[in-house]
Amino acid sequence: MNVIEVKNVWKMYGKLVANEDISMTVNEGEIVALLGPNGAGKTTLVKQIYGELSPNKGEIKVLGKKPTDRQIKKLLGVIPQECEPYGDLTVWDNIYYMGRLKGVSKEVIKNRGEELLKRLDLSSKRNTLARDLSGGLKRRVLIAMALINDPKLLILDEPTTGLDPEARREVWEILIDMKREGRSMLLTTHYLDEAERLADRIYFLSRRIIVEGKPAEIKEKFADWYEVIDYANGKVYKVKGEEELKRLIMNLNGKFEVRMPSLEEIYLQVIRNAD
Ligand SMILES: Nc1ncnc2c1ncn2[C@@H]1O[C@H](COP(=O)(O)OP(=O)(O)OP(=O)(O)O)[C@@H](O)[C@H]1O
Repeated sequence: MNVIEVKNVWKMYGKLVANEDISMTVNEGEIVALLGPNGAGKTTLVKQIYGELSPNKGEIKVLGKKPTDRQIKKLLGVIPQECEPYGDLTVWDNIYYMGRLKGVSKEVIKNRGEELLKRLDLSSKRNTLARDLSGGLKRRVLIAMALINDPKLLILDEPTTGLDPEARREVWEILIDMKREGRSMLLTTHYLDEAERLADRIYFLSRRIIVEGKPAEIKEKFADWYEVIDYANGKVYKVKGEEELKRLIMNLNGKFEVRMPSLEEIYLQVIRNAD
């Protein structure tokens, strides 16, 4: 089943086309990443998916309903871009009030909130004001707030931007855990390693969808060149196709290394060609 279905969506700001004829899906239990340069339209698209904006044309279904359906809000966990917990509230109060806003009963919040504090390693910070937390801890509080209604679907707009490498990895581990529990996720990111680590499928977006697929499929489809580092003379060769590669290697004496393009290099190549 598709938990998100976007069909031929167009979104304009005046004359500027931010989303051009976008069709995409997130299947149950999947993590899908939207990757694109600044201004590619990622935030615009996710805002329409969680009902903060409406498309000019096209249709969006979330868990089978329109994103603006009041019931949907209660079933979603959303972390918008550059969002922070309320600085003047404690960690616990942030989680508690978000639960109340989503219509979760006090009893359930108490139990689930305690569980989330433990799980996200926030128990010792429960009475700390959110403004006194580090960036990584603030992000964990946002995750707890997004999970307080036990959502089937999480929408995360750049969940690790601004975090240090260790905090990023901690967030990844939490998200992988969420997936193991069967939750579906749509995330936007600038980080290729994040998409590769987390996503079952990726959409490259640059106003429109440029490429879609599993990370390994995308690599296989677009990785039509090799880099050969010849350690004997320090030269680096770039060759296209296996035949050319074989020919080059036959002529090398001594140690060499063959490297295929990374997802990042493929992304840059594909996005550049799309402009
Ligand atoms: N409220 C708005 N009014 C007018 N133009 C907007 C508005 N919001 C976004 N835009 C424009 O729409 C385009 C897409 O912006 P959007 O924020 O969706 O891109 P993005 O891929 O999320 O970018 P980033 O990676 O920098 O967050 C950009 O050209 C942006 O300037």
